[in-house]
Amino acid sequence: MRPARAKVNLWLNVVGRRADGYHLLDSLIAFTDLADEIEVAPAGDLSLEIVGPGAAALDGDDAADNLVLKAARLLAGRAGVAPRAALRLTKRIPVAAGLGGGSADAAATLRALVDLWRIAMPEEELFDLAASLGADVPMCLAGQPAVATGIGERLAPAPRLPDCAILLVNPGVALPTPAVFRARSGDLSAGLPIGPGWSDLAALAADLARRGNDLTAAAISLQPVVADVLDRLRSSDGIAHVAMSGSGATCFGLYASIEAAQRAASHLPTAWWRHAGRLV
Ligand SMILES: C[C@@](CO)(OP(=O)(O)O)[C@H](O)COP(=O)(O)OP(=O)(O)OC[C@H]1O[C@@H](n2ccc(N)nc2=O)[C@H](O)[C@@H]1O
Ligand SMILES: Nc1ncnc2c1ncn2[C@@H]1O[C@H](COP(=O)(O)OP(=O)(O)O)[C@@H](O)[C@H]1O
Repeated sequence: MRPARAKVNLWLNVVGRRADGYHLLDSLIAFTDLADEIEVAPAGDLSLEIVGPGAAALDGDDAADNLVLKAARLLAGRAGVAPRAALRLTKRIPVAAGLGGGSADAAATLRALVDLWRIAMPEEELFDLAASLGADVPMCLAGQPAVATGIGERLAPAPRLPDCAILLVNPGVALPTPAVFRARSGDLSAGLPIGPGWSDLAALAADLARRGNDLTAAAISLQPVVADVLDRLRSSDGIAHVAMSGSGATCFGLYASIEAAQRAASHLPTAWWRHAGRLV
């Protein structure tokens, strides 16, 4: 079993535009203890079973479009092996939520199948393959806190993050990434230089507050409930920082302790999905 961890964009600045329309980003990525699971077993052909609390959210999708199967087919093609494996995805990360769940699943599938099929592929080639599956897949393959630039695929190790608890909250609305980028307006950010690191949670929170998430206004214009989520988190006891992750609609609060995050979670509307946990 391989965990496919949800990412959060602790900050996300849009700093430019590429000729093909993709946006150039500057984003601090961290991973959380919220994870899907990928299991692989030998089989005569390629199949995918999806189970778990988030499985229903993928019901309407064509299974062949699932990033897990796309990753498997792409890897087999590149390595010249027959795409034979029984894949099982336990889905817990909310879908189209700014937590990179599909990308995490694709990255975990690549790692699992490299082992199952005994493929000897240089890391660099595996990262190229990941980038062709989606802008977020290489960061999930790396799985470490990173500052992402380019369209999200250029990764530099992040300074060590201070210990903290995180509360993830999703109001139950899906926000497709392309729609949010299309709805973005306003100036590009300059992208601030990265300092030597953060001595504690207060220092991290002050830096995050200066940078923010440049997709927030666009997400709120499409799903106004995102503003309510941010307001509720902002008024919770012990809150150090509040922002939206990625293109939304999941927002997060940072707290000094898991107890504070759990207490804040207990005061939210029951209809909202939430997860109190840790950055890993
Ligand atoms: C915004 C971010 C921030 O981490 O995360 P999510 O909110 O999706 O989790 C990512 O850049 C999403 O990465 P990912 O979801 O892999 O994107 P892709 O599948 O490659 O692209 C989906 C679409 O988003 C837009 N897109 C994506 C990345 C980027 N840097 N600029 C863009 O303009 C493009 O319209 C593209 O067609
Ligand atoms: N394994 C997967 N898990 C989630 N979504 C997937 C998966 N495979 C394909 N998708 C498609 O990718 C889209 C983006 O999903 P996801 O990665 O969860 O969100 P985000 O890009 O906001 O982080 C979904 O709308 C879904 O149709």
